[in-house]
Amino acid sequence: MVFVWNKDDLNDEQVDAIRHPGSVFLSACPGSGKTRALTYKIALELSRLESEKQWVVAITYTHRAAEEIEERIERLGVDTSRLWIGTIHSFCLDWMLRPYGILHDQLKYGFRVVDQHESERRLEELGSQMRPRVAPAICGYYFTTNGVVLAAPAHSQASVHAVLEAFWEGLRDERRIDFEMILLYAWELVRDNPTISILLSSIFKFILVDEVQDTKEIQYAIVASILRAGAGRTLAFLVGDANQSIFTSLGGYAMPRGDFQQLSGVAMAHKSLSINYRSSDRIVQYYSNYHVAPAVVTAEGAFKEYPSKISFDQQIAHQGFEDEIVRLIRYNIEQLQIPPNQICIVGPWWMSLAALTRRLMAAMPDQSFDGPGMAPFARDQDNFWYKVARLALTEPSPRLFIRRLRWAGEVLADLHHAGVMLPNVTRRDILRICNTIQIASQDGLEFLRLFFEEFSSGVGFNPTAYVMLAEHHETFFARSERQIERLLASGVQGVNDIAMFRRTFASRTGITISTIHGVKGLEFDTVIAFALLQGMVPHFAEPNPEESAKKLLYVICSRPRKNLHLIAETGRVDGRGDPYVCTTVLAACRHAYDQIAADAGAGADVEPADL
Ligand SMILES: Nc1ncnc2c1ncn2[C@@H]1O[C@H](COP(=O)(O)OP(=O)(O)OP(=O)(O)O)[C@@H](O)[C@H]1O
Repeated sequence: MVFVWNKDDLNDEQVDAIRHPGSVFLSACPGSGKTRALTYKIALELSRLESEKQWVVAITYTHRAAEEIEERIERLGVDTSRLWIGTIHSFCLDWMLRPYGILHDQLKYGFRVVDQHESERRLEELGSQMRPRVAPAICGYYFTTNGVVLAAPAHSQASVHAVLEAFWEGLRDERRIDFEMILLYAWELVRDNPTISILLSSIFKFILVDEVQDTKEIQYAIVASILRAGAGRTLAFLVGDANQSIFTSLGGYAMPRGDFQQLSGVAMAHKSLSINYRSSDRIVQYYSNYHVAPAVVTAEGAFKEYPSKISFDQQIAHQGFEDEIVRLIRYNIEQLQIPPNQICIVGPWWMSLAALTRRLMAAMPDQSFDGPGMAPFARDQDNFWYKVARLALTEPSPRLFIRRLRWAGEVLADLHHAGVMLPNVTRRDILRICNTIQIASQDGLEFLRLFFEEFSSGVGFNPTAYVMLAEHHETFFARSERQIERLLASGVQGVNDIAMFRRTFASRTGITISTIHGVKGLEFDTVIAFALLQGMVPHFAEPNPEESAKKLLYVICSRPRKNLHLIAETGRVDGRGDPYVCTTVLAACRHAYDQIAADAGAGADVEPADL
């Protein structure tokens, strides 16, 4: 039965985009319901599948987005058994490297994927042998269909290249691949074996790509290869916003529609979503200052008329600027009645955010904070035991059922890839086993250790007998112990407690602290952004600083529904001792900012920052 939605679920623009019978290139402004449009499109196409052999494939930027979209579709009452949804890396592994790896010289004897931490460890080791030392932070790279691109500044390209050559060789010798190699080998497989794309196009009815503005050239090429082979049999639905393309340093960019048509041989209708349901008109007007690609945005949501406060402070000194953040938080909670879990603090660098989180926790003991690095265990999305930990640390409940079932599926798939033969075990069996395990320990790591033992014996495998499982076990606990030590050293209370472990998976309860890249796709009532300084926003290594700064500001400023506070603190100095100044495009933006009275939310004392 073809999926039908309630009349009020979608607006005319959304209906027009998803009803279009062919391929669609959908440009969507922030808060315009692109996730909703994508979700309904997937539901519609799943309900239209005519054969058991056909699939709808949806590629998302994060695992989290995949989970959310799948859950929404299930809630719409549509069967998702013919839906494959996940990241491009998972897509390449599931549909190319695992089934066809035998056709590739580097993969044919088997391979294992190393996670980001393992890559960093190897790069650290190799870089420290160089003179001068090469830090892993400058060893970023990605492949294109024409070769490799290094993120390093020009003067260190040669030494970074030398480190990377040794890194790749080490991986090849051990038959391991990192995330970028997944994409490269997937591309090489489809380039050298046209039958792969032909086969995939015969079973994929639709390929949908979310956040297409962050797609890399090699990823476009992989998707286009399947579409081209299908010659119209496989249709595409690409959704994105060129103004929010903030992963350019990793190679992401919004390919123009015409170029993608040419690459894939598929005619794409251009559609757009211009109604913003999220923010007040004031907020929409403000962030429109930072367009880089033309876009029409109109506020039409519940908060359209909200009298937003938009402030900008470029006087406050870096020493003690946390006082100002505390004051703004209090002002929002006490005077504007904003719930704490609807406040987000955004800054450019992960490292400084972890320190800020700890300071704010000390300054506002009455509030809770969800900041980066606060989980007391290793959150390696690709670690097998992390996946089991998700099941161990969440309760069976109807609300979480679909999500936990998906996690159980991932655990089962990993067991299969590790070589554990479990022909009769289903996802539900995995859940049942997890749900019956009772561990009394209140110590988080001990709880997990015991849980993993019971889990292995419940499922019926010996984890030490499989290299991948044994390695993942070791890294999971080694990294978790380091993480706990770090948190304890910085004075965070209750780190070992199982409750702290469980909190990591509970829904958002406190004030969020995030990087700019981490808030992509999220929405809050109030956003407070700091360190809006040239060299940080945009990053000093950006080749196109003005455009990059605009896109970062566009993403930050389009997150709030109601209020926005921007801070460009003075007195921060860069590595050479030169002072940072306010981000140029922000300083140049003429706007009648609100003054937040000095006595509003009068702050508690906070020690000066050591950021
Ligand atoms: N047709 C609609 N009518 C009313 N509300 C809608 C409609 N479509 C979406 N929304 C609401 O608008 C808000 C933004 O939707 P969504 O998160 O899908 O936006 P988005 O386009 O993905 O945003 P961004 O690109 O900024 O991340 C959500 O709260 C969603 O429920």
